[in-house]
Amino acid sequence: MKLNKVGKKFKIAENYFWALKNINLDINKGEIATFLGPSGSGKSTLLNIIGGIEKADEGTLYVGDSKITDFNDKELTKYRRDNVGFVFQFYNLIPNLTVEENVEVATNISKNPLDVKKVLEAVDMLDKKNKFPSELSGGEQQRVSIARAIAKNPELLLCDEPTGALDFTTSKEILKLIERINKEFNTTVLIVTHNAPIADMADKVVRLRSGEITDIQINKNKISAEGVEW
Ligand SMILES: Nc1ncnc2c1ncn2[C@@H]1O[C@H](COP(=O)(O)OP(=O)(O)OP(=O)(O)O)[C@@H](O)[C@H]1O
Repeated sequence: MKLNKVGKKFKIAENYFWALKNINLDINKGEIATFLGPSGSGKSTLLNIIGGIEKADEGTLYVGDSKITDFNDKELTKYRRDNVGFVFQFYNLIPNLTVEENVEVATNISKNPLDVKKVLEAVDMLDKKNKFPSELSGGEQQRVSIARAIAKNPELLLCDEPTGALDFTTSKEILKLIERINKEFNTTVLIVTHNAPIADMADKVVRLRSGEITDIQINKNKISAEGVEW
């Protein structure tokens, strides 16, 4: 993935405000990258542009050979559906569907899905496949949301504060799961987090401030999720 001079502005009253400015970034297939920075620095906006949820106002974004910044709405929808798995802080599961059905919703619309039961097994939720989200703990709900995201067999797994609502032990479980998916499927994983130690398990650490990248650190000696401590 390659971003070149990406910018994004929002209109506030009569003025424009640049939430992202001159973003230049390369992330290789199969890498884990984390995005750190204070609240409002543009982390989620950047993730949303990469995931095709929002459109850049300047610059180019390539994912593989596809120039995402040239896509129209229909092409963006297809890109999101086929290429991107999203994991959010608050899970966003559909409350009146079971665990299994929540994952099936994703596989039904994707072109190259994985087997739902295998994915539920991978996140250790197969025995709870008939439960509803309200019957699950936060960590379990997050495992289902990760199952839903990876069941599409996406090229990119985008995680916005995936452990933001979880305690330390459960967070670690989720990080280990994300790491395993990254290794097993060679999925490129981008993680937005306030939790700086998570950066230790990443290949690249991108720091943002006021909409600009201030630093890109390459971790030659990244540690496993098991070793992440806070
Ligand atoms: N739809 C929008 N309309 C107007 N301004 C927006 C919109 N989305 C984001 N912004 C603004 O853009 C800036 C970057 O927001 P963003 O959510 O990307 O930051 P962040 O680093 O993810 O913050 P946080 O850590 O609090 O989630 C903020 O000043 C925010 O208020």
